[in-house]
Amino acid sequence: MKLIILDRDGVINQDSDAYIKSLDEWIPLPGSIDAIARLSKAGWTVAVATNQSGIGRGYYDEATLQAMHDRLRQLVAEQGGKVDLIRYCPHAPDAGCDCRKPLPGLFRQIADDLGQPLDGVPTVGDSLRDLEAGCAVGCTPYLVRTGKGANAEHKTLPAGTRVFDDLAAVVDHLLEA
Ligand SMILES: O=P(O)(O)OC[C@@H](O)[C@H]1O[C@@H](OP(=O)(O)O)[C@@H](O)[C@@H](O)[C@@H]1O
Ligand SMILES: [Mg+2]
Ligand SMILES: [Zn+2]
Repeated sequence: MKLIILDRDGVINQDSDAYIKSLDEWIPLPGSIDAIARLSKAGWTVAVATNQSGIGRGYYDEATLQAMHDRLRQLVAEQGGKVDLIRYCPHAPDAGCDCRKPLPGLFRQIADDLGQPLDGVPTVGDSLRDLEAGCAVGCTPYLVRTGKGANAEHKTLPAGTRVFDDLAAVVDHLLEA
């Protein structure tokens, strides 16, 4: 199975330090929807692993989050692709859960859901914690410069991290191989 695991905010859609609190604030980044559709049409299984502490903090609710994910799925479907799986951590940092990145709980959920080990599976994030979570379960890390990625690029990244301008550039790379 060709599988990829994507971070959401700052990779698929614009991010904000004030959180993405409504459907109106959920704005796809240029080229991201097309990139997901291109992967999907090339036979890749596309999963999303996202921290959504704004729920635990009371900034928005699960129904609002679902509306954002319905919009994502709709836009990708309009391009002939599919988002196969979305797993999110709704917890606030002090909840002590095992699914808030950089912990790998979301990735383990995806592996269990798909019955697929994650060794070598590419994961794309804009924050160090995204990459740390994926690397903890054997993923191959890709950092994008969108969202918080331009800042993260100057941190100490997991060994082997490849850096690209955006998701579209990562997908160009993966599909040329
Ligand atoms: O990048 P992903 O994982 O898809 O989602 C990140 C968001 O849930 C939010 O995560 C928050 O981090 P804290 O949860 O407050 O540490 C902040 O970084 C916000 O700016 C950001 O919108
Ligand atoms: Mg992010
Ligand atoms: Zn959690």
